[in-house]
Amino acid sequence: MPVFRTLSKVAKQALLSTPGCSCQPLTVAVRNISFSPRQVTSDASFHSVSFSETDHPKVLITGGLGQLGVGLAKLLRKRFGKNNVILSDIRKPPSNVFHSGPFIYSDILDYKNLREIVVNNRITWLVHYSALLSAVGEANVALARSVNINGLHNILDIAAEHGLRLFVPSTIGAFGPTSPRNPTPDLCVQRPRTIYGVSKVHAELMGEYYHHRYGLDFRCLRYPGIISADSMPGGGTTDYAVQIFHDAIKSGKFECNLRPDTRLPMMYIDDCLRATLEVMEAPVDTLSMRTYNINAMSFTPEELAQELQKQMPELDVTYDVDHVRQAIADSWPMNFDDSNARKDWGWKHDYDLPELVQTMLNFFGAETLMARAN
Ligand SMILES: NC(=O)c1ccc[n+]([C@@H]2O[C@H](COP(=O)([O-])OP(=O)(O)OC[C@H]3O[C@@H](n4cnc5c(N)ncnc54)[C@H](O)[C@@H]3O)[C@@H](O)[C@H]2O)c1
Ligand SMILES: C[C@@H](O)[C@H](N)C(=O)O
Repeated sequence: MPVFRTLSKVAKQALLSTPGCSCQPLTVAVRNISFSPRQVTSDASFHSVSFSETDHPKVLITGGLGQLGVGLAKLLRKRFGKNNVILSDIRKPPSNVFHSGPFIYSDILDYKNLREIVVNNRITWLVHYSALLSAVGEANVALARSVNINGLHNILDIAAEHGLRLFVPSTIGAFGPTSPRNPTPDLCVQRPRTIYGVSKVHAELMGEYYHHRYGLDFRCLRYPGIISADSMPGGGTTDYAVQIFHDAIKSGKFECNLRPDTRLPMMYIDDCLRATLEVMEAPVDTLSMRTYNINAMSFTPEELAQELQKQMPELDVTYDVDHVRQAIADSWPMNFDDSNARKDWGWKHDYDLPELVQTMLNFFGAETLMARAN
């Protein structure tokens, strides 16, 4: 493989050019010469562009048209300026997204295209959101394996070659039935039973490996199920907790595909996006780890329905269990221990269940009023 041929050649040269260092570990030699895994000699001089500390980062978000990307772009653009944050995806953006800031086509399976985007736009931060989530992953394992694993390899190599700060989200789905589930700490057995979970454990381990081996500034948060009002989830096991609001407002009825007592960690999108910005901005010396659990609340479908029924007493919730999703949920954490994130870089959530429900209902209430007014 070219990567490893180049690696051994560069490492050999580094060892030979340092007198009396035959006992030096390979990793140190490699990191000291800023080697990157797919680097080709003819390109070497292009990889050393340095940015002053005061420059805003230039951010690329992959898979940016999913549930989380558009909101993250909005937050980062507010902080770093509209033109410093590029959204990308393989889908056609809706016109409001297209007109709200830079958008570019990027297929993460196309290494050269990705590299060209990073070079031409002088990208310094990469937020890698492209993925197939848990339920759609089980329905198309080959595609999930390709996007979530091969795609990640392209991202890691490009980030290492160009000295990028890289954020890759992981998930509660990176744990499995043999993990402690209540609570689930950062470090414990991880034997997920979905291709999604397996690919996320792979991403955590590969990112940490590239950090130790090549000095890649890899940062990773394990998100709980994320709840948002203005963007729809892309085929996960926690989707019911978003769908219930849409159906409650539209029809006053909701049929849940998980059992009423299925407890899962959840978070409102604003907390999730703020955590992502905070960990990306955290000084290196505050990060005792590179992969952190983050959490806000844990609830069951029944508890969520009861909280909604406080404001919509007529809401009718029934249950028709989807066995694939239920099996996945039954293998995931019930409560997430995020004490390391709170201790190291000051993570603190703002939304508990009552605030979440109120915020979601306010959003839909405002939308309904606007629709009536038009
Ligand atoms: N939403 C959640 O509840 C949640 C929870 C934990 C972790 N995460 C993680 O956060 C990230 C973003 O999640 P999301 O909910 O926005 O996902 P999503 O499914 O809504 O969006 C994923 C996006 O990836 C894009 N994509 C697919 N194949 C691609 C390819 N070959 N090249 C480029 N883009 C491609 C899709 O078009 C889609 O827009 C994912 O990595 C996910 O695993 C999400
Ligand atoms: C939890 C998360 O990774 C995603 N919402 C899913 O259910 O697949």
